[in-house]
Amino acid sequence: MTTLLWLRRDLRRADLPVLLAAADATSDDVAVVFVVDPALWQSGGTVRRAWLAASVQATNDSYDGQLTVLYGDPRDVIPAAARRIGVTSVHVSRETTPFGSRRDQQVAKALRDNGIDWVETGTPYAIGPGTLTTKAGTGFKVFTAYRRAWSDHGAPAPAGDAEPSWRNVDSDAQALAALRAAQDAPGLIDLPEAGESAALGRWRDFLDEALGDYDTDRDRADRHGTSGLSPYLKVGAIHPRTLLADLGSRSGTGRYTFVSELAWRDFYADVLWRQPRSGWHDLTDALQHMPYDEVGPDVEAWRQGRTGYPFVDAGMRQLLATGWMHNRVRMVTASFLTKDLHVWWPVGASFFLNRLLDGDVASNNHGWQWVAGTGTDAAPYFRVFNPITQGKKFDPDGDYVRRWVPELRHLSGSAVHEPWRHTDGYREGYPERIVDHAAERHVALERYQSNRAATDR
Ligand SMILES: Cc1cc2nc3c(=O)[nH]c(=O)nc-3n(C[C@H](O)[C@H](O)[C@H](O)COP(=O)(O)OP(=O)(O)OC[C@H]3O[C@@H](n4cnc5c(N)ncnc54)[C@H](O)[C@@H]3O)c2cc1C
Repeated sequence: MTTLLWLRRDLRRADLPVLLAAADATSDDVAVVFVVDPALWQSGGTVRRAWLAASVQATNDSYDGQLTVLYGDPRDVIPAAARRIGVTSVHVSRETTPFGSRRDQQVAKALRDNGIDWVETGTPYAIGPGTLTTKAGTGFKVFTAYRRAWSDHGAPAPAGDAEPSWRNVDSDAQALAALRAAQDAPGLIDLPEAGESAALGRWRDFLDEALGDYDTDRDRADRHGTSGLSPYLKVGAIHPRTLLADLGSRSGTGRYTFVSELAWRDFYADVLWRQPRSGWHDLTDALQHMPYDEVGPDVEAWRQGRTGYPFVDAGMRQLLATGWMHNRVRMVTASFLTKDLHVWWPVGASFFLNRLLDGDVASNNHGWQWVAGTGTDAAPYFRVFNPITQGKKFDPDGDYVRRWVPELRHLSGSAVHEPWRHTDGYREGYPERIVDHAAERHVALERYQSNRAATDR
């Protein structure tokens, strides 16, 4: 009997345990399916939708053109397809986000009611959420302890290849139209090449050219010091297990730090799985009495990269132009919104989530909470990023700012970080600062003190 492999955040063919499971469970063939779920599709944002569509298309190539694309609510579509094709089991990589887990429980129940098995194998993580616990049996609250346990546990080796026969099933015309429309959206930015070969190519380039200096270069916004793999990890075009296996016997601080970043990804997924509410609410009550400002024109200036702070604006414009932003600049732009504009972090998190190719509730929203001071291991609230000194430190020659902010290209070197110090600084129309950072830092700290006082009462 046929088995059904339902791909979601695992859009690849290599190192895919669930493919082995689906192949092992049949003596006939495997139907491979992706579902365009209108609820997720509409909420995803143009850029992320287009990236997903391109990734699905590339996956179809990996599966020799045998990927079936269906349209509709998976709670209806998957059981209906399973009955129509006549499968004995449906195979998935375990989904651990609040939305995905809830949906899967309902799909699994509908299948089981029809006598069809639901089988979960693997997750999108090196070590899946819920696997690691403290001695007391609870989840880890701080990264350093999690990182130790994560290393001690170790990741499994990559899965081998499977070459089952594929069951050819017609795709829904509506699903194919949605994929096409997403990629033809008016005004869409240029996307990187999608798919697992592109991901592997990028990974090999990173190993050859950047891993050695990763520890120092990863913070430099003006260098290509990081892997750029996050959009591929997001859709599962490559799995962290593959990366860890390739790093194998390599040594050095670059390797150590890179592995730690993969552990951060797992850590945030674990935190979200244990506390699903933390996706859109403060993880801790550290700022429970914090007064926040309403969203107004300053937030719109932040969104458009027109705050008058060059490093912040360069980051926001990089995001709008490419669907990706350097990690250091994500921290600085998030700090600016939460501490200079005094806006609650979910406002920024949802803006990022819609525009990032790697937009991911666990990494994004906990990254925001880390900066805002409500999350795990949070930087103390009084550590407010200074957008000017951060720019000078992590873009010392100003190349990053000049790349993304054309109105400042006439300024040389680090002068771009302070156009107000130059008589011709605003010559090309760069906006004046919307707030005074020093003054707003003071306001943020005062609000924090009043929040503490209210908490202690
Ligand atoms: C406010 C804010 C929002 C963020 N939003 C996202 C998001 O939506 N999706 C996302 O994947 N990452 C997010 N990050 C984490 C980080 O910025 C990106 O993973 C990284 O910039 C991706 O670039 P890269 O692949 O070149 O990273 P590399 O430096 O090459 O790191 C390799 C991989 O490790 C993981 N990683 C690295 N840093 C982190 C981190 N701090 N937290 C979790 N995982 C990490 C990513 O999967 C990344 O691809 C966010 C960070 C902040 C501060």
